[in-house]
Amino acid sequence: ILYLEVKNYSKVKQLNKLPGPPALPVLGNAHQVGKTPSELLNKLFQWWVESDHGNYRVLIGPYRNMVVSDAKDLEYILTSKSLIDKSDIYDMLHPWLGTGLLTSTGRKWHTHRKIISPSFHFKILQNFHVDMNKNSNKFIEKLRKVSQHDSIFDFQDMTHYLTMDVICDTAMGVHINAMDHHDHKLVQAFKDMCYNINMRAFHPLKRSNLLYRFAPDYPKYCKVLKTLQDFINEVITKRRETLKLETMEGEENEFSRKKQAFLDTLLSSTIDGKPLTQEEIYEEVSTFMFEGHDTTTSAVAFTVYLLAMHPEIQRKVYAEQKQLLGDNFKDEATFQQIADMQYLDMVIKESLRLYPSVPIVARRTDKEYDINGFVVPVDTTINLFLMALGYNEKYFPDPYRVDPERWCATKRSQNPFEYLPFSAGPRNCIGQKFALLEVKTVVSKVVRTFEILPPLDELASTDGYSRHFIGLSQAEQRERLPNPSKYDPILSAVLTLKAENGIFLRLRERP
Ligand code: HEM
Repeated sequence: ILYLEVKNYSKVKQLNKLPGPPALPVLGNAHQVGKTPSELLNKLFQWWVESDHGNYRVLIGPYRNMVVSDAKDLEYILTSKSLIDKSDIYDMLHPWLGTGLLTSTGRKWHTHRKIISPSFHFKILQNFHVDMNKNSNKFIEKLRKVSQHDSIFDFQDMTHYLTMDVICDTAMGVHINAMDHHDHKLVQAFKDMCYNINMRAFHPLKRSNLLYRFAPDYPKYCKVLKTLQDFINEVITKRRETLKLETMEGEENEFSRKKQAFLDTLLSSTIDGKPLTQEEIYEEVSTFMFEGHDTTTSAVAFTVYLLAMHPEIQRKVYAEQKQLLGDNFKDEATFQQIADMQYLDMVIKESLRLYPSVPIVARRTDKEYDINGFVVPVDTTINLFLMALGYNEKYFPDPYRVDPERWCATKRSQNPFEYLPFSAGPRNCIGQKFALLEVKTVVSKVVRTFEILPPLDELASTDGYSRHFIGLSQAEQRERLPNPSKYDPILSAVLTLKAENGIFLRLRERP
């Protein structure tokens, strides 16, 4: 025991060479991280400010953490071929997602990444685009209803049902119709599971799968987990049977599709000549269901929020739509037209700079690493603070100014590791093209149909600045935003960035 204590002491001593908040014995900084995901995010930014916008260390009980926000160090970590193990925080996802692409490592991750990559070939994306368009049209109908009489409503909540429908259609080839049935058991189970994981992530006891068994909410969690597992397993089994029937008899039923869903790619894939097992397919489908809807909800909702707050930017997005679609303004935009929406691209980039759907990702050191001269001990969690990049004056001058033009190709020649909403290197986001296609398809349709307004007229920006001054000291935040509104989205984050209190807007139908 003494040996272990001494070993641990030397690792902590090494990490303590970094700046970081003063830590208590045993607890470390666990008592300072806050009780909600928004408090946690604020704390991470506060420590970042106190560390002079550089890397720092945090000790959470026995867990040693390094928080990295320096672009050079991020480049080292993300391009490393060996530093690819996910941190223990992802273990919480194991009962639900098993070891799918997001959570696996080593040979399994390698082989699966290879067989899954072709699922995002542009021909397949074109097929997925049909589902995206269909669901966007329905979304517009839903928005028409809730926005009547200038009503203020939670756009983020509405978006969640849309992205769930898109991911079920494309990943499994099954339409659950979440937009009509908010109380569908799968919809509720999804929401409950995402909430559960966010809340557990920074609870020192509930974070461990073993100790969580003794928590009062464990039975409810098991029920939710079973709902998700049963549903997805049933879809896989039925789809497998249908595929067999189709090949034998050319028959079709409700589970058969002319279009290829992600699940179909998996069913027809082999590794070393053998098909994937039911469990492997379950893990990958579940991973896509999770990664593919919570992230896009955040991206769509924050982009539309930016347009509501910045009418001048919205006007330019609208003008581009008019110019590209001309006489077919009310129709669905084609795959090519979506690709041509360059100003909208810049707006989405700016939105992901300020509101990245995945604000932080984490790795675990399997051995000692020398990262640009700083030695990181084995078994340390490295938190890659992607969101901090967007607020760093060194990388983005005047960072609180919302300015899509900063993404203009002629103005910009930047180190790619200064902007990482989709991460980078071998473990970057495999769904990036899918995500951007979906966000553009939805936002384009919303902006063509409605004028997007803030919940109260006076909240619209007149000076081009954001209302989020996260990354400044508390005093500076109060000075920059002396009159906060109850409608200002409270940013919260563990796995994905959300507005804890919703994103409230109004929509007015365009003539
Ligand atoms: C705006 C939307 C999205 C953003 C900002 C985003 C961002 C990210 C980031 C930062 C990672 C790295 C995570 C890590 O290292 O822990 C990641 C990984 C991943 N993403 Fe996305 N994502 C988005 C949408 C999607 C979609 C739509 C899908 C699937 C359809 C998807 C599937 C995945 C998968 C499977 C991984 C794990 C890849 C691996 O480890 O090999 N993502 N994403």
